[in-house]
Amino acid sequence: MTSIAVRSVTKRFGPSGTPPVLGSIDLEIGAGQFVALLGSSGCGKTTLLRTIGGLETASGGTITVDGRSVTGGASERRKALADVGFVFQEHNLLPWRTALENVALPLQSRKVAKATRTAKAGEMLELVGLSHAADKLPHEMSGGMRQRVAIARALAYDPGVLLMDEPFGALDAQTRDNLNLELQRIWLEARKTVVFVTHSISEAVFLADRVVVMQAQPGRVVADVTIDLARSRGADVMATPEFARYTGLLRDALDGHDAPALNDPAPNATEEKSA
Ligand SMILES: Nc1ncnc2c1ncn2[C@@H]1O[C@H](COP(=O)(O)OP(=O)(O)OP(=O)(O)O)[C@@H](O)[C@H]1O
Repeated sequence: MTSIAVRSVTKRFGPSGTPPVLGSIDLEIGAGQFVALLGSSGCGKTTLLRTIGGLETASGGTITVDGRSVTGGASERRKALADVGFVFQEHNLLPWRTALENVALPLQSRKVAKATRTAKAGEMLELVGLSHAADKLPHEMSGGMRQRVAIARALAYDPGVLLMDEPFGALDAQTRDNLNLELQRIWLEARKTVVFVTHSISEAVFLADRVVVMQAQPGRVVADVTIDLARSRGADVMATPEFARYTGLLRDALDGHDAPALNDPAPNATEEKSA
């Protein structure tokens, strides 16, 4: 089942005649799929993610989430976006609220009764491994813990789709690796559709079922690669030849060489490059 359908989407920030930031983007994402958006700085990854999530308005084309139009009328759009959660690089937690209260916040805005939202927030903190930190304020937690709280908050109202914009980009390498393992575990448990923006080739290969590579001017999809590595993936997968083959293939696509055809499996990569 299709979860997100992006059809001929364009985006320009100025009046017509301004060069578009997004050319014509077509992307279909299946329910429960983990898709990484990879590309160099300024190619339009964040703009695409924000347009899917209704934070930016598309200049042309259509987007649906679970069959509901994000680009159509207000009521349909509201319903579509009710099924979307966000995690940004900046956690945006309220500094005066505890971890539990921050996670419960989206439920409070949806008028969920206090006992129910506290129970659900507790469950989500447990999912991200932070039950012990429920009463901590954001400044009492590490950067990695704060991002895990942000993930728990995004999952609190059980959205089908999670849009993540470089959620671990500001963290040190070791914390980032640990959180990638954590995120995989959470995803395997919760099975959301995830769109994950990153600059990191290895992060994309480690996490994703599919890596969509973008290039700039205008932002466009130049490669779409299925990552056929068994789950659950451990850190040791990064030392395998298959992993290296995927990273090489994606590096070539980022450099503008040998863009692989849509959903080309990696084993063809070597032949393609030498063709
Ligand atoms: N609100 C805005 N107004 C005008 N231009 C914008 C706006 N937001 C983004 N842009 C431009 O759109 C282009 C794509 O930006 P975007 O942030 O989507 O790229 P990105 O691939 O996510 O980059 P990065 O990896 O550095 O975050 C850039 O040239 C940026 O300057």
